[in-house]
Amino acid sequence: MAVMPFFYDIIRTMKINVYVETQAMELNKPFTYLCNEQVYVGCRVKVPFGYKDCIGIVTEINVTSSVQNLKEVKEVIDRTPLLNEELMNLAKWMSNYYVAPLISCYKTMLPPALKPSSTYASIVYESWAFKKESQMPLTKHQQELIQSISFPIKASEFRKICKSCAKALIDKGYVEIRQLEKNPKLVSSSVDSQFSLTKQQKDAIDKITQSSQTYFLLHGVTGSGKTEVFLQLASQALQQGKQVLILVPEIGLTPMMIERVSARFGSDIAIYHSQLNNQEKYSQYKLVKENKVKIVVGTRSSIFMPFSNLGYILMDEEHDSSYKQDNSPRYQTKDILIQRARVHHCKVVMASATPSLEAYARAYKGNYELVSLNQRVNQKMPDIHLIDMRKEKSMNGLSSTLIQKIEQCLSRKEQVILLLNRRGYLPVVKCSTCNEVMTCPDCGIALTYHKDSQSLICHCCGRSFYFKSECPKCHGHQFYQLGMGTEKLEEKISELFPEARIIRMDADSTRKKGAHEKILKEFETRGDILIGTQMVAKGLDFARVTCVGILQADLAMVRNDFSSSEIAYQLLEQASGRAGRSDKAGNVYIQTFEPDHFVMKCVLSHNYLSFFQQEMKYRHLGHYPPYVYLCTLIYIHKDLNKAFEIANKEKEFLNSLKVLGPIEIHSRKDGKRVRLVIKSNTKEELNQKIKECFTYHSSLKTNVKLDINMYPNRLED
Ligand SMILES: Nc1ncnc2c1ncn2[C@@H]1O[C@H](COP(=O)(O)OP(=O)(O)OP(=O)(O)O)[C@@H](O)[C@H]1O
Ligand SMILES: [Zn+2]
Repeated sequence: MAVMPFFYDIIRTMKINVYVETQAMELNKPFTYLCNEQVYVGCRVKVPFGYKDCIGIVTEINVTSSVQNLKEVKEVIDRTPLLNEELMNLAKWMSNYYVAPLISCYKTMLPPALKPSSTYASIVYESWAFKKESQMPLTKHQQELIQSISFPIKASEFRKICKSCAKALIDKGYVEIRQLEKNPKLVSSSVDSQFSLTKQQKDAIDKITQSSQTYFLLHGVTGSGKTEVFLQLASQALQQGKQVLILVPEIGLTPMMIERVSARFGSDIAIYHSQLNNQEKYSQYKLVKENKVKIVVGTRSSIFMPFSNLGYILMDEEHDSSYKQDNSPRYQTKDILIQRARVHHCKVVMASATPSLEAYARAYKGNYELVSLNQRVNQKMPDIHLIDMRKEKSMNGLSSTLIQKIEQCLSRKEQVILLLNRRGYLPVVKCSTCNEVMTCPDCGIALTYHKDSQSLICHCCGRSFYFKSECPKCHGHQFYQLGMGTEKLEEKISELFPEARIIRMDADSTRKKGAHEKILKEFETRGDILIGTQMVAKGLDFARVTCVGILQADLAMVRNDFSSSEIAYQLLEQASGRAGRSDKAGNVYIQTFEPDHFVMKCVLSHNYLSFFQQEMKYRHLGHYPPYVYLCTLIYIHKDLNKAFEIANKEKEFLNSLKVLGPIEIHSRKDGKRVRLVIKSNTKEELNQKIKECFTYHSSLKTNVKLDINMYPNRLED
């Protein structure tokens, strides 16, 4: 039941517009209701919708409507707006820009506990004991007790001290129990390292602070001390009383950045990433909303934090693909931060050793100011060695050169990182009796065998099956041992180096909360060899790592996508960058079947510019971003022909643009999938036409689902 304010009688009934959370895409429009309670734009309300009650967000108040018999709002859930004017406008902009339902944008922007359909029920409270004044007489023991406790204290702890005294103190009015929202502490303090800035770091900071530009691309080679530049800029903003947002890619990198930021700024920070539970997210969100912290370190969704006065947005590893959300609204963090920077008049610094082509192209054109750090702080760049696997003797996918280099590194008591960007044990399970390949019934792609969990897992949809080591077709028990993933590599390496302490870091070993942090700590303090997927290529800064080995380096380049070279270059250069970051020089061994590929050549010489120039030529020739704007439309239906039929119809509708396809791509649980790729020379034209196509699609009243992805970085397969 809603609590009516006591000035109820002076509030007149008004008409308000509400966006309701529903599944139906066509319902991307507001509904008008009558409301006779105090309500603001940005509050949640409970309204009757169809045969049931739904939660919605108020987008307008005091509207006029000629509709008769409007329904009444059942409950105003929030007393104050959840989203302020800036964020309400941002949601509208997103909905328009990404052609996504407005309600989905609100949902994306809010922490789970506040999402439109959730209510306060998901917020966890805890009891705290507070001290109060009272005149009631106390026993000596009670008096001593009350003086010995530092209030406020958790009620459970208070009661633990002395159960009967606790009750007496409450009864006599000296202590009051209050319910507070649980406020988990997420930041543990560590020691800050102080050093004087290098000349390049100083120049970079001066350039950024003195320039009148808003956007900066900080292109610094791996280990050039970009983080320190961030911390210095943050510190300047804090001195001016402003807030700072530090964006990091999804999870892997978060613990190291959090540690460095909290070492410098103490507890003045909020943290926001996907491994927090709903209560933790909510409490961090509130810290920002109530202006209790000045710095936020977080992954992409922290771009929606309710800041009031941003001084800097600092984006680390600008090129990372986790900055793009891969479900609707498929937003790109960079687009959003531009919107926010405009409102807050703050500067934006995007940093990377391997900038995305698109960002570097903008810097090239002068849209972003380019700031470079072309030297490492402590060392020269690591030496790269390409191992030609066509010529080299290898065992279980490991070349004899690499094995020997690992051995030498370990004997010097230094550390090794091995990158193999494929998790699981066997990537393909094929029966050696009948040649049957185990495939996902939903997606049709080969299942990966995971030995740890004795299961076959689909890396496309995540479905998993218990594996009895028996072929479902011929009941054979022999399987080919083709290829390998990180689990198998771990096994083989521990056979080769039984004395070494080996640690594995991939999506499977980091599922549990806090696992990244634990693994990285363990490696730093006790580990010899860290084996992992692309996670180990990101941001790690360990002084004793002098040898990096990259297995199956060609994996990334065989993807059938316009951006595969870019992704391959980034992965290889980033992984290489983990070697030799402190007083000892680093060496990197890359196992490849294509040592002459231009990506390999550029990594060999750490020549980003050369990579950029060559790759831009290909993009130009193939009419791909950043030369054109892309959108993909995916049509989903159980019946492939039906999906093709609608895709072809809409292709005709889009005939003023360049359209590739339709082609069938991997199916998913919800059906077969057919894709169109749309290209345009201007964003405006593309956006307009896709919106029209969306409306046209709705008018077809088909049950073929349409999934729109505006401006993707890569094509989904
Ligand atoms: N001025 C300095 N003097 C001494 N050491 C420094 C200085 N600045 C940074 N460092 C140290 O150098 C190392 C590399 O810095 P940092 O991790 O910031 O590099 P980065 O540019 O972010 O690299 P990457 O792109 O590979 O993540 C860190 O251990 C950092 O503490
Ligand atoms: Zn699947």
